[in-house]
Amino acid sequence: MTASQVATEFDVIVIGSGIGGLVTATQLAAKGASVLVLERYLIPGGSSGYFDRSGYRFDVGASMIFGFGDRGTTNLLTRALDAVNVSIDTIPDPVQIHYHLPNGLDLQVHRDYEKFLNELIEKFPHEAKGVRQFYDECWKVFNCLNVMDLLSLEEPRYLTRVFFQHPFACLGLVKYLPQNAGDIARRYIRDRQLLQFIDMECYCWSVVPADRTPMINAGMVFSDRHYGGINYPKGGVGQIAQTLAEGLEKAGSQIQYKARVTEILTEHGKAVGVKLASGETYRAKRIVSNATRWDTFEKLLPRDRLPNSEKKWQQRYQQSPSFLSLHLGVKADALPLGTECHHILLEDWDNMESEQGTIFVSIPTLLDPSLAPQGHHIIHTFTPSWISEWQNLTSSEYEAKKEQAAHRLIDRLSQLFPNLDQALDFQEVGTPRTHRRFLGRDNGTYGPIPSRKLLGLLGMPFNRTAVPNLYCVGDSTFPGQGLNAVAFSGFACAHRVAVDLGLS
Ligand SMILES: NC(=O)c1ccc[n+]([C@@H]2O[C@H](COP(=O)([O-])OP(=O)(O)OC[C@H]3O[C@@H](n4cnc5c(N)ncnc54)[C@H](O)[C@@H]3O)[C@@H](O)[C@H]2O)c1
Ligand SMILES: CC(C)=CCC/C(C)=C/C=C/C(C)=C/C=C/C(C)=C/C=C/C=C(C)/C=C/C=C(C)/C=C/C=C(\C)CCC=C(C)C
Repeated sequence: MTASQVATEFDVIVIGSGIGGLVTATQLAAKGASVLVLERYLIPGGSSGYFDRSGYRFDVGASMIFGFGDRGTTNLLTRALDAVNVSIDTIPDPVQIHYHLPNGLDLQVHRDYEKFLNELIEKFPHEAKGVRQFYDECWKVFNCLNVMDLLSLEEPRYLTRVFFQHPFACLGLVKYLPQNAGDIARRYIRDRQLLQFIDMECYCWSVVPADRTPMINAGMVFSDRHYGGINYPKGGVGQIAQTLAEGLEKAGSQIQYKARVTEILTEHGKAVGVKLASGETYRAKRIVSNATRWDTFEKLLPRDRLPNSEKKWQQRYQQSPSFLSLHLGVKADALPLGTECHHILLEDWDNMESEQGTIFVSIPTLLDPSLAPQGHHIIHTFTPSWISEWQNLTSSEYEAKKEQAAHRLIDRLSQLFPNLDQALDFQEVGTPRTHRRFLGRDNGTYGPIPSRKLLGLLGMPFNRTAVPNLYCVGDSTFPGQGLNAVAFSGFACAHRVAVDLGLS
């Protein structure tokens, strides 16, 4: 769709087509709103996009997908697709993560809960009771969430309805909202190495240790992996956004690519439209930003008018590091027999949170071989890295630094894949600068993390903002990072906007 074919007044404009933006847009389109999604890049998806190189289809970021189950209410990706009458085939992953941790701590998180607990208890027999108590308490959170409709907590009539339908589940959630997983773990567990393992169980998706990871989010992650399971979309993660975008158009709304919003237009302090890099402007009754809160309030609105609520949020939350990503195409014999899809590798506990400390590995071709040429696999490996490491370099220094970093990663990975360096067929390195450039995320950040220990999720803002008619969606809104989490933020945002527009 070209700009000239687009009507210029909409019910809702969504800036950005990450999963948060697309879920908001499709939910609103399904309720009859006219929605325009504006995406700066060539395809939808943001962090859950893809790129093709030399016969390989690489996922940009997200690869371990929660929320694709077929029962309960927490399967928000399945539900988002359903709402616009589209669906995706998925491939179940029998193991969520194979951990390779210091002091030879090697274990797998099986899809089967008891199998996982037994493997963990075998390593820490003296903590058998505590292990079970901690993970069982995570199920309590999940079971509360998984019975109720998940919509906007900023909508009093919904809260009243859900409270009368599920009073005990609501009270359970109210109890857990201000808590962090580390406090609950320490209530049951004493062993230092086991607590370090639980820190890693949190760090590998929340990018902070357990005492700064909200218990609600830990409950979702540590239970859904055994309930709905981890399921990989056939054809790659990019299929989720592509299919949602198709559903959006089928429902009568529109998405425009290469459409970078440079300004949110306001009149009398209210958001009324957007201006694109091309100079075009569009108006709408409501504007939703899927850009991060830092980008929304410091780049798309005048930085010197940062609302007080955003200043406070910026004190409570800071930017997490970005990632250094190494996308490899390898000959199939690089992988020992029985290799699992996702791995975490760390050699020294002191380095868990360090620059390029923990290594994440994803090999999606073990689940969907169609993503690589026959006889080959994809190894996508990434490790946290700050943008400051990659600035103020000449282009030859930058290229050399990327080459060295790739070499170091391959060297460390040879602990898992001894023949890796002889099996390489393709290699591409992405740095925090790459993430900033292609995803439009300030400093390439993975998302917000608490700048100090906070009360669980209580400090995380919902979708409405201090600017009337402007909403935020995505990982800098409640409940934070994760595709299923941003899908929730999309459901909640669309619900609040629909009520404000008189649509539901
Ligand atoms: N499961 C995993 O393995 C994994 C890995 C990495 C990331 N993730 C998750 O992916 C989630 C990201 O989802 P999200 O929806 O919050 O955001 P996103 O960053 O994925 O999407 C934002 C979109 O907005 C677009 N955009 C930004 N500024 C724009 C502008 N000015 N004009 C037009 N378009 C603009 C970007 O191009 C992008 O497509 C994160 O929560 C993260 O946790 C998951
Ligand atoms: C009424 C009354 C009284 C009350 C009320 C209360 C209530 C109702 C409440 C409610 C609440 C809610 C709804 C909540 C919700 C929540 C949610 C949904 C959450 C979610 C979450 C999710 C998550 C967090 C997820 C995540 C994930 C992730 C991040 C992932 C990642 C991954 C990666 C990075 C990868 C890794 C690895 C390798 C490769 C190895």
